[in-house]
Amino acid sequence: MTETPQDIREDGQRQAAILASALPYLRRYAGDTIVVKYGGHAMGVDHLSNAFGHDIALLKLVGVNPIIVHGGGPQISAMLERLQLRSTFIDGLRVTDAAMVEIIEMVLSGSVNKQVADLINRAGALAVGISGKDGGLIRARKLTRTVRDEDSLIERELDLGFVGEPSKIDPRVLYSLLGSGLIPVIAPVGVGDQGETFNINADTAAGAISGAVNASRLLMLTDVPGVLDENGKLIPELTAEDAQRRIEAGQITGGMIPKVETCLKAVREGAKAAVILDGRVPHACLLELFTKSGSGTLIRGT
Ligand SMILES: Nc1ncnc2c1ncn2[C@@H]1O[C@H](COP(=O)(O)OP(=O)(O)O)[C@@H](O)[C@H]1O
Ligand SMILES: CC(=O)N[C@@H](CCC(=O)OP(=O)(O)O)C(=O)O
Repeated sequence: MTETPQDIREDGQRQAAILASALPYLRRYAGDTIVVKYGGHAMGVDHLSNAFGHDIALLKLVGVNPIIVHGGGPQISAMLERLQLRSTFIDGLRVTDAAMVEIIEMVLSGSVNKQVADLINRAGALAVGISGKDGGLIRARKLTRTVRDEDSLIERELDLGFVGEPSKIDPRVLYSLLGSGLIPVIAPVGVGDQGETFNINADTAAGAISGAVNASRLLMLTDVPGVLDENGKLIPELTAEDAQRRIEAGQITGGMIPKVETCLKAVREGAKAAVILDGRVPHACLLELFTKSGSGTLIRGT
């Protein structure tokens, strides 16, 4: 069916009404810093990754300062498989030996980092890809994990190799890029006191960065609508006490535990709020920030 001039006029009026209704939200976030964690799973889906690039470019155009921290778990796994290296996970963290950390750095700060920057650049903004090593952004230390044997109750330490956690964030390089109108795109790799390279979980890196820059929002894009209750219903807002209770009750499990804990830590360390939201929904970032139907689970600072 061909469009009539009236169809075109009505369509234009609808679009203008949508733009006008976003005004209070645009005003609310103008000048704010928003950290977005963009996971490796979402990158493989073309229409979602293009929509993501457009959302970030649009945020920048309307005066928000987006900072992107990306993952790349599936991309790392694919490369390790091609090289016939097997990786194992403990509590969602990839046990990383010396040979692997070199490859992981190549994948994260090489191909994945440039792909994410390119998505945004193609949408008309200017993104610059860096890793946590650049400008001394992420100083890291070895992460340790202890497990308690169920029978003997004896605790033992697990060696995750070159898996790190941020010990210090120096955000100067971010301010410098933001000050020049650029969008930082960060690969979650950090440097240790002895110059070692550490593989850092991307959620953890995003949480630490959002705290250090006092982000007004940390948006954690994932593959579920947010934190779900025992009936699979979305929990719109979660407090620290509630989160703790649900973790202890085994209602929040697996990869959602470190995600929720990262959000709680981020708001303790300076982020104003964190949201866990569904990255499978096209334009998830715009929906969250600029519409009434803000989705996902909100975790507020006190
Ligand atoms: N209460 C919960 N609400 C939502 N997801 C949960 C919950 N408990 C466990 N999960 C699991 O956590 C997963 C998200 O964590 P993860 O797989 O690490 O995400 P990502 O790869 O996006 O970082 C969900 O796909 C789901 O399987
Ligand atoms: C220590 C650790 O597990 N690091 C992650 C880093 C990438 C990541 O976190 O990617 P996603 O966000 O796509 O899962 C890894 O090696 O897979």
